[in-house]
Amino acid sequence: MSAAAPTAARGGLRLRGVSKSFGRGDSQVTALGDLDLDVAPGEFVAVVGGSGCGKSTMLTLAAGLETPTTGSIDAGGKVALMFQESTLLPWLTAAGNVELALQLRGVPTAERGALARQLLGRVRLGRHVDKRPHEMSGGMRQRVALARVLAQDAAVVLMDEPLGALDAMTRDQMHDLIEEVWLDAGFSVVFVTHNVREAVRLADRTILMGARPGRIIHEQRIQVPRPRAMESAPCVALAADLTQRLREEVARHDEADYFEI
Ligand SMILES: Nc1ncnc2c1ncn2[C@@H]1O[C@H](COP(=O)(O)OP(=O)(O)OP(=O)(O)O)[C@@H](O)[C@H]1O
Repeated sequence: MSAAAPTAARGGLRLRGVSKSFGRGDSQVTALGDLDLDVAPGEFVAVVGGSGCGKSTMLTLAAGLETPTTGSIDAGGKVALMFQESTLLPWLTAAGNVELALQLRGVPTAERGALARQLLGRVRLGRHVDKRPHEMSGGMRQRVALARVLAQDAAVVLMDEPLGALDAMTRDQMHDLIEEVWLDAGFSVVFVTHNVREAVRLADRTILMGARPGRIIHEQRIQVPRPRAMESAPCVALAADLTQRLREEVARHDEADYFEI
């Protein structure tokens, strides 16, 4: 774990010999094959890999939404998910969406309103609690989604391209916010992204996945002190190395496809 590890680290995730196949016979797809992954309590792991290599499948399994074909998955506490789309209920305000998560967690009615406002304050939406999703920008909606994650009081947070639809400036702001919230809350994060620089900006460790079947082919501990600037020399150098490895992996499959044809 990095020197800037959260004070009250919790969560953790362990995948052992996890494989996942979809379909049967000729149409069977082995999305993941014999994957081992350990995420320490409070650790922030970023996952990159070519399209279709099984990143989302890994998160879906880790969240317990699908069962693995083989292997075991153990999460050290409650798991919350965050996606590229905020998946807010459109008829509820920002506060209403967060209150719903609090209700599902069993927080008493009388406490929900104040707690929802407090959580929205933590993601800098204190002045927008009464806005509905259509009245908010994409970045604001993702901040509500982050507040909803906090409302779930999860120990493991799985993020699937959560910033993929945002412009570069908003994305930068979200990096700062996600880092701040994570350091404060101490949960483990598995963060899937196509943006290599983002992975290096945020993670204690980056993981590169290869395809067919999906598996971990490289990992790198990121020891650049926080807070990091994506454009700083050490971040750029680490991102360049990861990009090169990703390119080689993607090219290997393109070539395989070519010869299969
Ligand atoms: N429910 C499903 N039924 C059949 N095949 C599936 C299913 N879910 C995923 N797959 C297949 O498993 C493989 C891995 O898919 P997955 O979505 O996990 O990849 P990914 O790395 O997240 O891709 P991307 O980066 O494009 O989002 C792909 O070949 C995909 O078509």
